[in-house]
Amino acid sequence: MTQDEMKRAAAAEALKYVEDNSIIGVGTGSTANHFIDLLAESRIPLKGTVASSVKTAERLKSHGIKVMELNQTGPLDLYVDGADESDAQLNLIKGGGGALTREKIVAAASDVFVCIADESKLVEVMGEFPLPVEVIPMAQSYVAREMIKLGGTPDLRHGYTTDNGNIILDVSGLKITNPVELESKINQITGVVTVGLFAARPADVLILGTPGGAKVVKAS
Ligand SMILES: O=C(CO)[C@H](O)[C@H](O)COP(=O)(O)O
Repeated sequence: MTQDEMKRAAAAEALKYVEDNSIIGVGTGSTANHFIDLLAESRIPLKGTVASSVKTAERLKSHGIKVMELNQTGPLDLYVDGADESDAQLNLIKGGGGALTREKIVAAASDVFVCIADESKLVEVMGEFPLPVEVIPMAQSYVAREMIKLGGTPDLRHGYTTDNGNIILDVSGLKITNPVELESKINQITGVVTVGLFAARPADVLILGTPGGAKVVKAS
């Protein structure tokens, strides 16, 4: 099975969590795209969806799936999204696709967060994948210096602007042994909009695509 087939297998398994007439949040990235396509094929009746990015909203609409504003919906029943890394407690690094801020908002507003990924995303200690941090543009240099103080090496994501008009610093070299503490520390840096660590609100369920099919992982 290719990595892409494993992503699709995880996305297919996530359909089991979608209830008729619910409102669901939908994430961003290649695994979330598989989920959108399979959701459309499934014809599960929905009240609507909330998208975590402009790209996702466009893909949902291209399938004729209703997209709503989060301010119109109240709490969401379910959020389905991919990740760049997960540890065994289902803390995540997200934001490889740049949508971390809206992803974190939609995850926070959802009753259940199902993360879908291929098996390579499950790691012992997070940090091999550079940690995305969305930053207000004028704070770029200041936040970069603060990241160096935390032991990281920040790199500007060149030529990229988020859906919110901000920049992203990808911070490599961090060994994330205490994700809750690091998330809180980075959140407190002035100029940081969002850090792509999802530890205060980790996933509830992780579905991993493996060569043998989809495997459901609960936090250990
Ligand atoms: O956080 C994300 C986007 O901001 C994605 O979920 C993450 O980058 C994983 O992407 P993919 O499913 O393409 O591997």
